[in-house]
Amino acid sequence: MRKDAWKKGPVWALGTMSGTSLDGVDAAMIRTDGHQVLEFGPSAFRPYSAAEQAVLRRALGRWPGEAGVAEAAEVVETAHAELLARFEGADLIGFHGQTLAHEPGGRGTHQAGSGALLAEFTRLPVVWDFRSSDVALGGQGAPLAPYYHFALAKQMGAAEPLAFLNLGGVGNLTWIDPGLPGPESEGALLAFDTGPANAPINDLIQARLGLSHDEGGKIAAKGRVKRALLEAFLKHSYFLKMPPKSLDRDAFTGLVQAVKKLDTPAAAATLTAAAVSAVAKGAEHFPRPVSQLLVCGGGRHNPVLMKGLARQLRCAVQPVEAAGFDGDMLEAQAFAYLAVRVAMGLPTSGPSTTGVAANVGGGQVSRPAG
Ligand SMILES: Nc1ncnc2c1ncn2[C@@H]1O[C@H](COP(=O)(O)OP(=O)(O)OP(=O)(O)O)[C@@H](O)[C@H]1O
Ligand SMILES: CC(=O)N[C@H]1[C@@H]2OC[C@@H](O2)[C@@H](O)[C@@H]1O[C@H](C)C(=O)O
Repeated sequence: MRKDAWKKGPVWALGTMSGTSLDGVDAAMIRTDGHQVLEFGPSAFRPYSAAEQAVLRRALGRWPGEAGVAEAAEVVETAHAELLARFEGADLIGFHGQTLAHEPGGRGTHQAGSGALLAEFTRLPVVWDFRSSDVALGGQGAPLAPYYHFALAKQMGAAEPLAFLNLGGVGNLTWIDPGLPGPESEGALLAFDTGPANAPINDLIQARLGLSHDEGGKIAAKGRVKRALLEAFLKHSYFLKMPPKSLDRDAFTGLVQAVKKLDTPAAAATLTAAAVSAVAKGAEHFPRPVSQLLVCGGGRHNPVLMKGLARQLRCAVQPVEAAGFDGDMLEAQAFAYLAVRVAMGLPTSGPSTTGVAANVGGGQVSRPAG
């Protein structure tokens, strides 16, 4: 970065996200002063090959130093290096890495990939390891996109409460009161993970059919939801916890085991209905009703998920494109935004988004040597 560039004005930040669905890496640029988003820049996606995805899958649930983790980190670093090389004009990078394990009340949170290495490769400052300090201070370390959601709500000129939903491998909701001055204001935000979203659907479709996902929800649309399994799923203790709360990718093993008895359409339909019902359960925690739910993440391309949400929630359910945003790149943009906030010493999470004791600016900054 031009030294202290952000102090003289807005900078171009390049953010990346390698999400829990394991489909690949998103990267997107935004121009921001750490408060407002002034411009949206270019974006790109770099899929993981089947072999790379298998390396990542094998390392899920593992911690630094354990078998397969170094190989997974190398896959993550190589994919990011390839993708980042396609961009120019960035002042700094926000690198999320790949979450392999997440246990905030226990062993912590683990994102594979070294920001220090990517700083050398790109010759740019890299902000990374966004979640550890939040967890060390008693927070969930997730979700972290809510401060960015707040900035987007402000940009929309929203006056009434609204919510953002990300349907990635895992789902997460952010409730926002845009009438308040900043994301740190008391009562401005409430955020939490809703439950499993695409991850168990992808895992099922991959195991049964060797495909990456249920394109357009076509398989789920052919199946009947197994009500008894759905009801058992909704009795999970996670739904009784008060937010903020977060999840590991594979937290709902009971449901995944239970659908194994079903044929593929019924299993897909039941997992899809579970993702929808988990969001509806989550919405019960909203401090006040919302007029609209804006959906980002790959799940918004699945009409079975979207129609299910529209049926169960008492508000307009639309993809974030309805508000002029890019739902495939919103999380990558969020890590660009958060990187600038870290560089400026501003908080990236707080008691209402991760349950951390006080506002905290997560993330470390690695600068290229020399
Ligand atoms: N056309 C489509 N039809 C059905 N599902 C889709 C479609 N496009 C994307 N998806 C689903 O969305 C997933 C990708 O979503 P996304 O990239 O938002 O997840 P992620 O960022 O990896 O996860 P997370 O947000 O949990 O970290 C795919 O793996 C697939 O399950
Ligand atoms: C530990 C971790 O990586 N969590 C992810 C995951 O994917 C969705 C959901 O669970 C969310 O909590 C988070 O990612 C988004 C980008 C976030 O931090 O806001």
